[in-house]
Amino acid sequence: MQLTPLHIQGGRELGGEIAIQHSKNAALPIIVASLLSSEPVTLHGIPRLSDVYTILEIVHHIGARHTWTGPNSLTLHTPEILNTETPYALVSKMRASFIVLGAVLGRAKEATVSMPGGCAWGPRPVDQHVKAFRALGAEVSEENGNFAAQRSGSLSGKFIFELLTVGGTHNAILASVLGDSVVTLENASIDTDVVDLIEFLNSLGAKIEGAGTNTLTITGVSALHGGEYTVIPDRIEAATFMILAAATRSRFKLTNVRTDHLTAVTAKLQEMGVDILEDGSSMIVDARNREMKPVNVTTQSYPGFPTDVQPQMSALLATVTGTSVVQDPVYPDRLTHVAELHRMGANITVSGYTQVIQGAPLHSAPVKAADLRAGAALFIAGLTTEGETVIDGVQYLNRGYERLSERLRGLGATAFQPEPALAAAMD
Ligand SMILES: CC(=O)N[C@H]1[C@@H](OP(=O)(O)OP(=O)(O)OC[C@H]2O[C@@H](n3ccc(=O)[nH]c3=O)[C@H](O)[C@@H]2O)O[C@H](CO)[C@@H](O)[C@@H]1O
Ligand SMILES: C=C(OP(=O)(O)O)C(=O)O
Repeated sequence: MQLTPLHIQGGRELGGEIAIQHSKNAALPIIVASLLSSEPVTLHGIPRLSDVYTILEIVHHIGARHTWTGPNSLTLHTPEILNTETPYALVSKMRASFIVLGAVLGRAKEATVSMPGGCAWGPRPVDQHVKAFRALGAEVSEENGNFAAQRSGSLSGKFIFELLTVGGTHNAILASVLGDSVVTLENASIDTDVVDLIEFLNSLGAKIEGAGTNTLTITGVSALHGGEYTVIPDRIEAATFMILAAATRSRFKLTNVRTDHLTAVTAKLQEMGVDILEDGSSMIVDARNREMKPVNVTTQSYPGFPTDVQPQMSALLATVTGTSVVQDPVYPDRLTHVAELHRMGANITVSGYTQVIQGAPLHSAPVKAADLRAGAALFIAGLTTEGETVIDGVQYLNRGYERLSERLRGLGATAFQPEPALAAAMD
């Protein structure tokens, strides 16, 4: 969908309070996981994002029917699986849709899904997903850009992930929940989104032990019942607004946060000299009248510094006097923000996955987001400059930030974009 650009004007202190949305990356797998139950499931804390509408289209194709029961609440019901194949036209919109493979394999014993799309900054392999299915007893074939999986009995046995993968862990869990055997996943992800998926599934009667540790034990159950669940707050959105407060040398109060999910970002901002006061579910980020220090940042799997916050942090560091080094070994090509920040006067030199950043004040420029968090880096950079920054590629921002321009205005920013009216268009 082509959308009108976001116009922002900054260069002044912002302030106030912002309620952080619930987690996109936790909500998507939980919506997919609802396919495993034939009974109604009510979910709260579902952000109204284009990714959510995309996943709802996908689960609808598979057989789920949904009703919005509140601004961020919906009921999903999948009495039966109508389609075990998810076509390219749907999957190519979003990478998270690949976990449909595990959920449909789990419920219907067979599934075919196109290779995933999503934020396209470079290769995003799914070899670990496929290896896990095969090791646990499923047959998986790859043909014409599709993966087809089937199982005759329950998945069983042990798989040791070769690296920590959030999506791979999601997929293996979803495929293993229904059955009469035991599956053990080792070197599994301990990401907050994996823990939330497990807590959701267990609330419907699944038997998954070890959430938040690297070893998960899944004892198959014959069916899941219905239920009601609230998705966790979005730690990536919270981190984005913490960084915005720092970049604009402002003081924000963030509500609806899990401060325990933000320790790596909090520690890095404190190292830079930002004051952060937290009480568990809210935090005050105060960067007024502060001389900020440059820092070095390396991304890691949770609980390390998130790759989904790397572009935003790079934008902040581009405004901080001195030399900072940012490295993203998790996604070495996640650098689409760099050329756009150059247009705003940033001094960033790239070598492999390393950015060497010499901080200096930025200026406004027309720029274009090529992916979601690069877009976030650009609105942060734009709000540090006095002139008008016009950001194209707003469809990427709509993937991850609910009612962005309205919420930026709530913090005192000049931000204007004809609202995409997503909710009205998609309900
Ligand atoms: C919708 C969603 O929740 N997306 C998040 C999820 O993506 P996603 O689940 O796709 O990311 P993974 O955790 O799987 O990827 C982590 C690393 O493992 C590698 N890898 C992954 C799978 C595989 O089969 N083989 C392999 O080599 C990847 O290239 C990457 O280097 O976690 C990423 C890492 O925190 C985040 O950036 C994404 O925002
Ligand atoms: C990159 C992201 O999402 P996806 O994995 O769906 O591309 C993200 O949320 O930052």
